[in-house]
Parts: sequence; C-alpha cells; structure tokens
Amino acid sequence: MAFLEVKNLTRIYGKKENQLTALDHVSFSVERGEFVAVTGASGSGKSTLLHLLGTMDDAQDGSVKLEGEDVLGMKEKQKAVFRRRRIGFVFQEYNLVPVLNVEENIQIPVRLDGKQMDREYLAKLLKILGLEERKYHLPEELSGGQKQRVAIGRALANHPSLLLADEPTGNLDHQNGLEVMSLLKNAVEQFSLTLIVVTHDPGIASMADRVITLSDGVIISDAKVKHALSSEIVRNETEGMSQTAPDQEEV
Ligand SMILES: Nc1ncnc2c1ncn2[C@@H]1O[C@H](COP(=O)(O)OP(=O)(O)OP(=O)(O)O)[C@@H](O)[C@H]1O
Repeated sequence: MAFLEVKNLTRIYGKKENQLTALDHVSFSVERGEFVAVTGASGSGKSTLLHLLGTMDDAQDGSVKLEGEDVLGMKEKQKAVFRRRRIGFVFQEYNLVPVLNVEENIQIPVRLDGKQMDREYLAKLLKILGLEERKYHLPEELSGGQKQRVAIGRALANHPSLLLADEPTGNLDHQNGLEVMSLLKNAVEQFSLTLIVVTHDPGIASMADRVITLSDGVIISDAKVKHALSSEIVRNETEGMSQTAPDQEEV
C-alpha cells in the first residue's frame, strides 16, 4: 500500500457554461519519505490539488487515500481533526498570530487539540529552525525567512506524517528561499516525513526527489530528479550562476 494514493481526482469549479475543470482524473501515488515537487503554469491546478490532498476541499470524482484512509470520504469534523493531527501546512503567507510570540505560534495546533507540547520537542524544533534566540519575539519583529521558519515549526508541532507546502518560498528572496527549502528537506529526513511542495521555481523543484508537472488539470510529466546534478544546480544558484532546468528521468 502506498503512503498516499490519488485516483482519478477531479475538481470542477462553477456550473453549466461557467464550468472549469481544474483537475481532470489525476492519478499518482507517493511513497513514505518521498519529497515531491508539483509544478506547472499558473492556473494548471497545483493549489487545487494541494487543497484536496489537505482535505480542505471536496472533489467531484476520485479518491485520496492517506495511509489507507479515504480522506475525502470523511465528515467535516473528522476531516478537521485528521488535518490537524496528520498533516502539516506551509503557505506562501505565513499566517502567524500577531499577538503570540514564536514559541506560542509554534504550539497552536497542539493547543487546539487541548494538549501541552512536549518541551523537549519544542526546544528541538526551535534549534533546528534557528529560532532559539527569537523564541519570545513577536512575528512583527521577525524577517520573512524567520516568519516562514516559525510557520514550518507550527506545521511540525503535531508530528504530522505528511507536510504540504504551497509556494513556501514565494515571498522570500532567493537565498532565504533556499534556506527554507533546506530546512524543509532536513525536517523530512529527521522526522521521516513525506513532503509535497507546489512551486514555480525550477531551482526549488530540483531539490525534490521527484517532479510532477500539471497542465490544464492533467499530469503531463512525472519524473525523478537526478540528485548529483540537482545539488550542482543549487550550488551554482547560490554562487549566482545561471539557472538550469533540473535533470529529470521519467517515472
Ligand atoms: N474557487 C474557485 N472558483 C472557480 N475557479 C477556480 C477557483 N479556484 C481555482 N479556480 C480555477 O481553477 C484553475 C486552477 O487553479 P489553481 O489555483 O489550482 O491553479 P495553480 O496552478 O495553483 O495556479 P497559480 O500558480 O497561479 O497559483 C484556474 O483556472 C483557476 O482560475
């Protein structure tokens, strides 16, 4: 059984003459521990797919199974609990609570579950994310990269098995973007997570194990990334050299 199994996923917006098929019978599966980038032109259906994987939307057809559980078939209340406990989200907008400090923001999902966060795990997260010195700071006192690191901490607070990120580096400069992606990648390895990242940026996509490309709601390519070369691209990128498309091998 695959960790994540998507079958014939179809999302149609609007009715009659205003109908738009944002996802058209999309099928793929993801293994536990995989880091998958989803790319494609604007309007190709990337965010729609991520919302469905994250149980934040309903489909007209198809299924999403996470560790064998049919997530789209759940009732709303059940979905909300499943989402909070099993899935971590990172968005382009950091969505931090302005009156809560760094460590309080990170703990939100655990508190929403009526629990206390394990102090040792919180300290570990603050360390990994380079936020130890900032733990009592408010979001307004942080840089964009630091805010996104807090959002990553919040996404990891409940020990999710799946991390979904929608343009997580979209508001960051290139260097901060690469740092945030390295942190996400490290978190995947440290906590045995599965990571799915929607991105426009070929440099970011090249850091993934695999790149799925959408066009008009269908998968037009699903390819593994050759890592020796992709780290070369990231290295060249950080050294300010021109960007090359990641080398990919069709799955
Ligand atoms: N709530 C909605 N109502 C109607 N149409 C929508 C809605 N949300 C998205 N769409 C349409 O569905 C298609 C896919 O949108 P989606 O946001 O998934 O694309 P995307 O690939 O994430 O785009 P971008 O890269 O610009 O964020 C687009 O044509 C969009 O206009």
